[in-house]
Amino acid sequence: MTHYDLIVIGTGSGNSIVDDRFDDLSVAIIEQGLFGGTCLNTGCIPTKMFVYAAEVARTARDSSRYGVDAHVDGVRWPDIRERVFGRIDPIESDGRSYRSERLPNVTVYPEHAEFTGRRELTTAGGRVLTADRFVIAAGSRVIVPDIDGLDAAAVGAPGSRIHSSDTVMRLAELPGSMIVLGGGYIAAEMAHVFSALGTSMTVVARSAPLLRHQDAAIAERFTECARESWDVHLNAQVTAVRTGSDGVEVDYRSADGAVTTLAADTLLLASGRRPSGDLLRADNAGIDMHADGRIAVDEFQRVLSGGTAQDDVFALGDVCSPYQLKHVANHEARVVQANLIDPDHLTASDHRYVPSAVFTHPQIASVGLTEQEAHDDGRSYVVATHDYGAVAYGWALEDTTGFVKLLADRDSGQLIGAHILGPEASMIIQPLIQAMSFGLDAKAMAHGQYWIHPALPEVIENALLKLDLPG
Ligand SMILES: Cc1cc2nc3c(=O)[nH]c(=O)nc-3n(C[C@H](O)[C@H](O)[C@H](O)COP(=O)(O)OP(=O)(O)OC[C@H]3O[C@@H](n4cnc5c(N)ncnc54)[C@H](O)[C@@H]3O)c2cc1C
Ligand SMILES: NC(=O)c1ccc[n+]([C@@H]2O[C@H](COP(=O)([O-])OP(=O)(O)OC[C@H]3O[C@@H](n4cnc5c(N)ncnc54)[C@H](O)[C@@H]3O)[C@@H](O)[C@H]2O)c1
Repeated sequence: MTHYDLIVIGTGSGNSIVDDRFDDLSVAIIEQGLFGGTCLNTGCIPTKMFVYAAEVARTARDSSRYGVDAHVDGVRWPDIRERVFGRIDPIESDGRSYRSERLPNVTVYPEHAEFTGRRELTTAGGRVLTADRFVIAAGSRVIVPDIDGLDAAAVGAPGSRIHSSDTVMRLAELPGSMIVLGGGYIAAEMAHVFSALGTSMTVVARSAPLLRHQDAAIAERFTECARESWDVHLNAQVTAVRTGSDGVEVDYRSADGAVTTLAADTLLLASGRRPSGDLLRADNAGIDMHADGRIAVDEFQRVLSGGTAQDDVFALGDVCSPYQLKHVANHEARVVQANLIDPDHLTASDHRYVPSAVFTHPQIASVGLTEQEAHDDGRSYVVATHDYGAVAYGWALEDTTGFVKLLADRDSGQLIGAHILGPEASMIIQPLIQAMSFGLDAKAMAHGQYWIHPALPEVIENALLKLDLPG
């Protein structure tokens, strides 16, 4: 048995905890997979590097409406792939060697670990580790849905026709055709990437519309746009998957009971991610779990045991958070770090205004309540929308689908929700996040500053001005 002052499980956001302020502590870092976790290796960063290449191809294909007749001569998938992983893979290996070789107080265990007692871990190699304090940053993993013919072991295996986001970006060749199963973030982003690069795209989703957790107006507009580029099948219950040497077949049942069969070269599973506290056997440590598999924590990121916060075990990121987002995991990691350093003055996580963006086409960004949520909460609110096509920069873009939708509290004038579909949505939403976070009301935001003319944020200025607020 080896004892440490601190054990960190997981090197995604968990990797940022230990800095020189921990030099006096003996630390173990345990990582069963790639160093740097999901965001760096299989998530945010590679996907967005692929999205950028997709945008370039799409812009070239769409250029004639600006009077520029460009065309895509070819897409060099291996070069696109190497651009991405040629940058990422060295960061993974440098991070691993820095932690493993250059920090005398840190020991890296490159293996799976499980709790085998309240404050005891056992690694896959049989080493028993104990510690004064633990940080659980074990993330989440791909859900393989329970479908007839779908073998979880075959997903992402060499030569397999069936992939998840863990492996699809490393395919040897660009598939000629692809079926994406799911209607959420990963489905929307990956369908955009592959279709823009030339793959014939079919999307099969269990519900309707696509991105149904967005504000309904955004989800419906996005679904209309998606139908123009992809073969979209909604309210489709996938019942069977078959693979052969030349491709994959998917059967789905519609609401009326009719069964349809789709065929493609490749199937991408994008039906959600499950927190990994179960495989860590958090139950053996007496840690409370939510019904959806998340580890239960308080506002200071301390895990709960029998409903009581534990001072010596913290959790952060996908393993416990209601938001599977990297900026949230990073925020929670900073909170955990502060609470490890100064346990007498605990810092709380701030989950008031968590924004998100879907890097699909058109791009989507949102923060705060959807109109359905505001309605269901019984809020008294005003709502306004403004089209990209109604501001000068929208004319420059020839945009016909983009819009901004804002919700504000009728009495206080504070913004309570912001939803954007259109080019650069993830960038132009930032002043709205700032206004909400710092309590700037909608009228003051609209009138109390210059808005650069004729820049795209004028679409936000106009939506703010349309909010029917008193005063
Ligand atoms: C395709 C994709 C695209 C995404 N794009 C975005 C985006 O654009 N923006 C955004 O905000 N978020 C995005 N996300 C979500 C984001 O990647 C995650 O929310 C974030 O990476 C979670 O960080 P984490 O530190 O909680 O977990 P992770 O980064 O997953 O780290 C957990 C680590 O723990 C290790 N581990 C788990 N269990 C054990 C164990 N028992 N023993 C040892 N090691 C263990 C794992 O191997 C892993 O490396 C994306 C996710 C995916 C899949
Ligand atoms: N840009 C970003 O911030 C970004 C990008 C990618 C992923 N992520 C994060 O990663 C998480 C996982 O992404 P995701 O797209 O896998 O999950 P998701 O929760 O966004 O979407 C899952 C989709 O799969 C469908 N589904 C679930 N089970 C199904 C089944 N058996 N058959 C058919 N459809 C089924 C759901 O209805 C839903 O449409 C996201 O929730 C998000 O938090 C974020």
